[in-house]
Amino acid sequence: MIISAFTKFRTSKPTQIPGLCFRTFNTSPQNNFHVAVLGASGGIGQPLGMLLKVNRLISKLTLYDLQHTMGVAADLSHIETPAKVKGFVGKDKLCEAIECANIVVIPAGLPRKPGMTRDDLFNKNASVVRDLVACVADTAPKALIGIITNPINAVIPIACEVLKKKCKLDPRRVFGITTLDIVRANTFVASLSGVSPLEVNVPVIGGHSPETIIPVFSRATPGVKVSEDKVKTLTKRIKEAGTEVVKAKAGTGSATLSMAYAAARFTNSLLRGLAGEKNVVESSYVQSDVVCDISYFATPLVLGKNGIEKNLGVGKLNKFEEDLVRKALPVLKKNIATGCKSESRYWFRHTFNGLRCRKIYKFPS
Ligand SMILES: NC(=O)c1ccc[n+]([C@@H]2O[C@H](COP(=O)([O-])OP(=O)(O)OC[C@H]3O[C@@H](n4cnc5c(N)ncnc54)[C@H](O)[C@@H]3O)[C@@H](O)[C@H]2O)c1
Ligand SMILES: O=C(O)C[C@H](O)C(=O)O
Repeated sequence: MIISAFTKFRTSKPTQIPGLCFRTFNTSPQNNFHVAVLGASGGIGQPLGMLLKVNRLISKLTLYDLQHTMGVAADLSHIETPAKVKGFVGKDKLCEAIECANIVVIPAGLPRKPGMTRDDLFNKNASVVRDLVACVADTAPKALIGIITNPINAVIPIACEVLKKKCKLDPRRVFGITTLDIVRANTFVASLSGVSPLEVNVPVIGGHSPETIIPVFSRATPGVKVSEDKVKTLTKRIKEAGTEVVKAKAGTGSATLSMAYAAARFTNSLLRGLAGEKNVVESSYVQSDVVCDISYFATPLVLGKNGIEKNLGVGKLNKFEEDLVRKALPVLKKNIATGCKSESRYWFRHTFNGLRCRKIYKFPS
């Protein structure tokens, strides 16, 4: 299945994902980039590791997890591509795995089960992202950080707050990976309109939850000719596509394979930007001021040597899309506040606990 997908990339649209090539398809030059995957033994981590191993822009691939990473690394290391693979298991190996990485991709954390929302994952996953990003700040402060862990809308603000407190925040370098929403939008529109999915591009903006995922069909290329009703049905399906997979997997997890594909596509775009390629555009949920009164939003971005080179903004929307944005904003604001507040509370508790070790001054009575 994977071979035929790659063959398609190569034959139909060779420039779309130039880094993704098997040995015999090798046309792109080797580059010496180091990518670290944190949460590499999981449902997303393993197929993502494989897709990165066959990426010719990567010379070093480090895989970190709390469990099973050595086996995953040994397995991947037998693939006949140049990237050198190394596994790291356990918290004391985290910094070593990240050291000098150009890109850190984070799929670590719990996935949903049927009946849960992404927000229900916040309590478990917030601390995972906080601890991993804190280590990135200390060991690879110039790395581009791509976060997959849910809930994306709230954990990206946590990541930025952690970096800010360590005086290492460069908002051009922190990304919430929302590519799967675009991949789904392209696939669903293509199957409806009969156009090849390789040719379709539907911008998706906002965030990553049913209320905040906003497909922008009015700017899809090639021009999408579907009725207003169909646009409504498609929009609903894209917003709820994650739940569609969670239900189908019946308690065994959420999207892993399509997500690994989406993260590999996103990482490849980051790599192409780092390699100096011009006009690399990919959407992501980032710290942003393109929408009034909201500090994080997903929009198309031009990527370059330092991450975001230019935020292309929301662009022109039709009435239906404007309404979707209007409805998304309060939800997004709440999610962002949850992330920022939790980080401040954590920081305060941490500092306060430190202070408690010292003698507390009491006013003389
Ligand atoms: N952004 C998106 O579009 C998108 C899509 C799909 C899934 N997700 C999210 O991705 C996350 C991972 O999903 P999955 O299906 O791979 O889950 P999984 O349970 O299969 O894998 C998670 C992995 O993370 C590891 N892990 C947990 N805590 C860790 C820590 N502190 N340090 C290092 N590794 C740690 C686990 O050991 C496990 O191997 C979930 O939060 C899920 O909701 C996001
Ligand atoms: O839906 C989920 O929980 C995983 C992911 O966010 C998705 O969109 O598939």
